[in-house]
Amino acid sequence: MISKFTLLYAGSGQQATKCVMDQLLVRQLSNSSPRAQHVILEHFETKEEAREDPEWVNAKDYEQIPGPSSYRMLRDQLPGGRLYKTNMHVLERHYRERYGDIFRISGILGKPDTVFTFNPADFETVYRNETIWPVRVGLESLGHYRLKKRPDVFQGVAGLVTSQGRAWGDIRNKVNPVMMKVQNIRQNLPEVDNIAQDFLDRLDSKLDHNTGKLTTDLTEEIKMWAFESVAVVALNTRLGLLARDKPDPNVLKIVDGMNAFFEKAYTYDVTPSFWKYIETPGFKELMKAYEDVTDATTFYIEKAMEKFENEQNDEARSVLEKLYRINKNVAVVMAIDMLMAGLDTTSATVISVLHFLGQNPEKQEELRKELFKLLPDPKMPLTEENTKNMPYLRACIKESLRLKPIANGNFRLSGRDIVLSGYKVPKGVGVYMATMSLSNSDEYFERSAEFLPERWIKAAKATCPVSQKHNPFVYLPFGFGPRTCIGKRLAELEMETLLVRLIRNYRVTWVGEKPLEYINDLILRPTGEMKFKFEKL
Ligand code: HEM
Repeated sequence: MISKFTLLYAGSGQQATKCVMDQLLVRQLSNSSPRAQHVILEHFETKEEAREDPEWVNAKDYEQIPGPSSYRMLRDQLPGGRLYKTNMHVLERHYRERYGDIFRISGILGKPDTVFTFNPADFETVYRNETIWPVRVGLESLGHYRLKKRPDVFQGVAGLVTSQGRAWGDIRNKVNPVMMKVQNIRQNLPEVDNIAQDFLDRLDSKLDHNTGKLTTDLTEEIKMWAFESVAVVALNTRLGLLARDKPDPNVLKIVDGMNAFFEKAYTYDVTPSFWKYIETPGFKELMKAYEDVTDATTFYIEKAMEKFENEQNDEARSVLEKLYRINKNVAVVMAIDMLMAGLDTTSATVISVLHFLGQNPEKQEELRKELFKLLPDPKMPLTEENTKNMPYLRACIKESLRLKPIANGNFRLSGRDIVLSGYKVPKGVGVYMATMSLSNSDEYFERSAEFLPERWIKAAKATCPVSQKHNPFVYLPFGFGPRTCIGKRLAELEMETLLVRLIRNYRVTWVGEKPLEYINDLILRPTGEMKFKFEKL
């Protein structure tokens, strides 16, 4: 076993590291009786009685769930293996073809066993059995950075994404009333709309009007829009990024840091890794990416705090200000998380929607009809009233998130002993619910490869070419339950506003011979050349 593993690292030039890794691996594998290794119970405070009901008693044993051995999995995923540096979607597909719709990957190197399921009935079982503090293990490297490397900044608060158990519940309880209340978020519509209009002015100035092609990089431009928009809500500050000729160096630092983070965090938080035992150069680069993002975001946060401390408003306006009055440490970490989470998620989705509309001109015309009714004069402001009724726009965003969600699936530790696809799955085992494979399958969505926004519109029943019924657990782009995306309302507000302005004012065409390419690491996001043509109406 040692020699085979050693072979995987041959030529890596990291002999000392390799020996330590070999020893660790051997220790892990020789210790790995499934019962001893597979669960993580430290995040759960409650203990349930052992189940003795017929469903549990008659279920097949956990150990009977098929799947690769720890050794095979490592051999597949470490350098030289067939799944080395692939993404989660390829990995899922590979093992699904080999083992079927439920399989188990053994937990090693401090990770829990993970049961992969492609059965929506299982998704429902997992979510319905969450405790009040659902556990989505992930981004442990971020928690490590915040708690171990920078306690001076984070003061023991690791943030929503990476905290678990009571610590997560404490933050979420403080943040929910601020972020999940529709009114709190929608009150930002006038500013978010101003930003969308500024984006359009900028687009206009960067377009070659003869060819309709943008003279700058659309991805970068959209990221500036996303950052400006999220900052106005998170910090109540206009950063002026869209008025600059050259991007703000701090934002570039965040964008670069986020790119490095997506790439490296996939390696260190998703695939098997030794970082808990030894910090490799790659892991140090990940820590550096966190450091850059933290430095650059705290620069804005400190400025914003200074401003509202000087202004002493009677009523707190921004999310940061509202949270600051509740708890300063939570405010800081949440503002950083919003700036981090609000950049690539919304920009990836907006580009995907534009791509689908650019490939489907008749759908774009249908949307434009709706937008002309809403804004007969393109200069009219967007208001609470005129944005209430935009079913086709909302359906376009939903359909795009069905085809290209930002996450391949969702993850939980099972909150109780549960039965999945006929197998016992003990409390504390990781469960990965592979939603994207299902939302892109004809089994769950008729004509699944087509962009058909009508499938989401009740009123289109008579004319809709496909059934509008679907299993709600197959399509969950923002997750589910108490741990659902906290930025959903903000993301929707931003994306809808920009798309109203863009499609009301421009005809967008995808002129690439091939469809848009995607990179799939920690999230799924567009990459490569943005071959759009924008014609002003
Ligand atoms: C198109 C845009 C977005 C999509 C599709 C999306 C999707 C998701 C998903 C799938 C989750 C996991 C939910 C679960 O486990 O049930 C999540 C969590 C999260 N999202 Fe988003 N997101 C988006 C935008 C945003 C934005 C703009 C923000 C920040 C303002 C944000 C902040 C977060 C945070 C902090 C979490 C962790 C919540 C927790 O663990 O309590 N997201 N998001």
